[in-house]
Amino acid sequence: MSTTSIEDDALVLKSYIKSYPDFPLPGILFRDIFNVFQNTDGLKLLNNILKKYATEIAGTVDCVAMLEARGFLLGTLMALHLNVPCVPVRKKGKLPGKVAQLEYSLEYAKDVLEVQLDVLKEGKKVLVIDDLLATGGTLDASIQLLRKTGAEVVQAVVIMELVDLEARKKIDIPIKSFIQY
Ligand SMILES: O=P(O)(O)OC[C@H]1O[C@H](OP(=O)(O)OP(=O)(O)O)[C@H](O)[C@@H]1O
Ligand SMILES: Nc1ncnc2[nH]cnc12
Repeated sequence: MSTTSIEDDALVLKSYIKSYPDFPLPGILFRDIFNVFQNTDGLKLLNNILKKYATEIAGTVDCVAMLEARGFLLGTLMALHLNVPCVPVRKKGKLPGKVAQLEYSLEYAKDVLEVQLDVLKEGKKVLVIDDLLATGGTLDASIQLLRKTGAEVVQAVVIMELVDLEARKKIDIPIKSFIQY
């Protein structure tokens, strides 16, 4: 593993994030993490950041919960580095077996999130991970869902945070972000 700091690595990682004005709607500046995955150097850098962070928090987490869809890519890497299992949080109707459900409000509609109950049990310490924190609505709903299983959600990790949207005001657990806009 390289000896550079996570902060220095994150500065370089930022240069791999491509930004698209007016996508998917006018006025939205879309921050696309997939460009990182399209460059092997970018992917290695991202993986190294997660590996270094996993070393910092080793022993504090029993399970990684990864948010659909881009969070799946990050959750798998993080779980491998932490040597713990990972579980997906998905929109309703996509996960078989016993699930916990939570209905949550979007700007104009309602939706339902689900998580399978096999791994998540009373007292499990869960880290929740996604690519980006915007309004915090997705993260907030996911935390409430995970708590319904009895798990303790100990922290959230996102690669990018849109700071002006002030999501931290509505989230009651520590959030680690590597890149801020
Ligand atoms: O903080 P919020 O305002 O809730 O926004 C953040 C969420 O938005 C994006 O997902 P998106 O809804 O585009 O879904 P996808 O990952 O399935 O494409 C992103 O990956 C986060 O999950
Ligand atoms: N600006 C943005 N870029 C990428 N994903 C997002 N999800 C919500 N806002 C986003």
